[in-house]
Amino acid sequence: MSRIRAEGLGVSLDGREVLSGVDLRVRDGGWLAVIGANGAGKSTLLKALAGVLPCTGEVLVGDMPLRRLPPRRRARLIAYAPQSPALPADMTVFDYALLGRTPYIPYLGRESRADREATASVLRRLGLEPFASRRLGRLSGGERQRVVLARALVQQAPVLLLDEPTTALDLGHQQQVLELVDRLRLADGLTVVTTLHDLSVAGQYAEEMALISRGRVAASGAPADVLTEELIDEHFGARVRVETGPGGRPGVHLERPR
Ligand SMILES: Nc1ncnc2c1ncn2[C@@H]1O[C@H](COP(=O)(O)OP(=O)(O)OP(=O)(O)O)[C@@H](O)[C@H]1O
Repeated sequence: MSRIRAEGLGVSLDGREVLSGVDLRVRDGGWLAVIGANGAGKSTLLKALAGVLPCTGEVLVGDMPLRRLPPRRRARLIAYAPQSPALPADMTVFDYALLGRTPYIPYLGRESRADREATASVLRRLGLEPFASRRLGRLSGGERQRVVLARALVQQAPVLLLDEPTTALDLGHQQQVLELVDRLRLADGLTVVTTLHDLSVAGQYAEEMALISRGRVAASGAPADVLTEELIDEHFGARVRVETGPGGRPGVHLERPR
């Protein structure tokens, strides 16, 4: 069964249709990478799946329409890490990550010891323990990005939506973050949807891909079906060479025009 799916999803912003007729489904425990050129509508799609943007059509989590779920219930099902959220500069890393526990903390209640332990455990797994008491305004771009991911993981929701989770990260941290997400997916059955600009990285981790072009799904399927030289030329205007790597996963290499 699909864990999350979109049916005829449409979004208009400032009177302009930014997404239209988007149908997608991600199986329980799957990983869908959403790719596409700048401005194609990837972030908008993730926001619509997270329920933070008004849209037409339907987003279903399991069999439940997202719009019918009250906010706390929704937050227990879907965790969303935006691309570059505004962070309160004076808040500590630990307190910010702890916000991920909000849907589990009773109204007017305080976080439990288990909430604090869950938060500490995620910080440890992301190598952020040494930063726990550091204020957000005093972090590098890559550290900030990992803290945003930490908050989403602390939420322990079965669906994880990550908008460009690795853009500010060095190669080692990119690998650390994506491997962690994949381990959680395999161990806990998380369902992952992520936008990724690096097509080779997307092809390494995703089980399925959706290529968005001008607000519509232009191609979808296994990485090898979507990452083709023709589709990349047509939708990114880029000349590339695609080579099949281990496990049949495609690697995308830029080719200099002659
Ligand atoms: N709040 C807004 N009001 C009006 N138009 C918007 C708004 N946010 C985004 N857009 C437009 O919607 C389109 C899709 O934007 P979106 O951020 O989803 O693209 P994207 O595929 O994530 O791009 P990128 O790769 O550059 O991050 C773009 O043309 C963008 O200019």
